[in-house]
Amino acid sequence: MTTPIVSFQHVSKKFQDKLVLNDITFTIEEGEFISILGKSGCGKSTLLNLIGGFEEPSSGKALLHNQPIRTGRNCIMLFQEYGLLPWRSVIKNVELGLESLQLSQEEKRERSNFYVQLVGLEENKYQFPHQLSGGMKQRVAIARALVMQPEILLMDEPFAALDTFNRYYLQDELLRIQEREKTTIVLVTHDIDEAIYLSDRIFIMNSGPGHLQRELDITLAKPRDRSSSDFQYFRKTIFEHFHFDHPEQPIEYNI
Ligand SMILES: Nc1ncnc2c1ncn2[C@@H]1O[C@H](COP(=O)(O)OP(=O)(O)OP(=O)(O)O)[C@@H](O)[C@H]1O
Repeated sequence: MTTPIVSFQHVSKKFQDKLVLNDITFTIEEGEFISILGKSGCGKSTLLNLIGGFEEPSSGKALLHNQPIRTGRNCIMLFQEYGLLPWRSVIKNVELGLESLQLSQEEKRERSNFYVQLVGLEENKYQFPHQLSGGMKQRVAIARALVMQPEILLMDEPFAALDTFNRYYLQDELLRIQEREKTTIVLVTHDIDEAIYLSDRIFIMNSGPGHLQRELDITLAKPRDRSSSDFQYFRKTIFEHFHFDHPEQPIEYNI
C-alpha cells in the first residue's frame, strides 16, 4: 500500500457554534478518483474546501503528504460556474494561472497550447467565452486548472449546468485526461450515475451533522457500461441507501 496523498483523521468543522462536519476519517491514494455524494447541506463543499486548504479543521488532522494542508498550487478547485474572464481569449484564459510562475513567455504559451489541445479546443483557442457553448467553457476551465499541473483537482458539481450529452462527453474526456495526467480527482456531485461512471470510490455522506456514512468501492473496469447489470447493482445500492426507491413517509394517525 502506498502512502496516501490525503489523510483526514477525526476531522470536525464548526462555523461559529454550528457543527457542520463531525469526526471525518478517510485516506485518498495518489491517482484515485473519488466522488462525494450526499443530500444538499450535508457538508460536501465544506469537505472539499478542507481538502483544498481553503478552510481549516476545527479539530482533527487534515494532511496532504503527511503535512497539514495549506492552500497552494497542489490543489485546484473547479466550479459549476466556469469563472472565465470574458475579455480574454480561450488561450489567454488558460494562460492566466501561469502568469504568477517563473516561466518564459514561450514556455507559458507552449504549456497552454498543450492543454487547450488536450481538451479538444485547438480550433477555438482565439475565440472568446461568449462565442463558446457551456460544455466548451467548462473545457476551458478544465484546461486552465490542468495547466497548473495540480496534484489534486477538486470539482464542485462541474457538469451540473450541462445537458446530458455534453455531460457524458465531458465525463469521458475527464477519464481520458486523468488516465494521461494521473491527477488525483475529488468530485462533489448530486448525480449518482456520474459518481458510479467516474469513481474508484464513492464517499456517501449523511447530515445532522455531516459525516461519512459509507465508502463504496466501484470495482468495475473503466470505461464503464451504464446499462450493464454490474452498474445497475451499484445504482441500486446507492438508491437504497438514500431510500429513493422506498420513501419512508411518516404516518399520522388521528384517533
Ligand atoms: N462559511 C460558512 N459559514 C457558516 N455556515 C456555513 C459556511 N459554509 C457552509 N456553511 C453551512 O454548512 C452546512 C454545509 O454546507 P455545504 O455547502 O458544505 O453543504 P453541501 O452538502 O455542499 O450543500 P449543497 O449540496 O446544497 O451544495 C450548511 O448548513 C451551510 O449553511
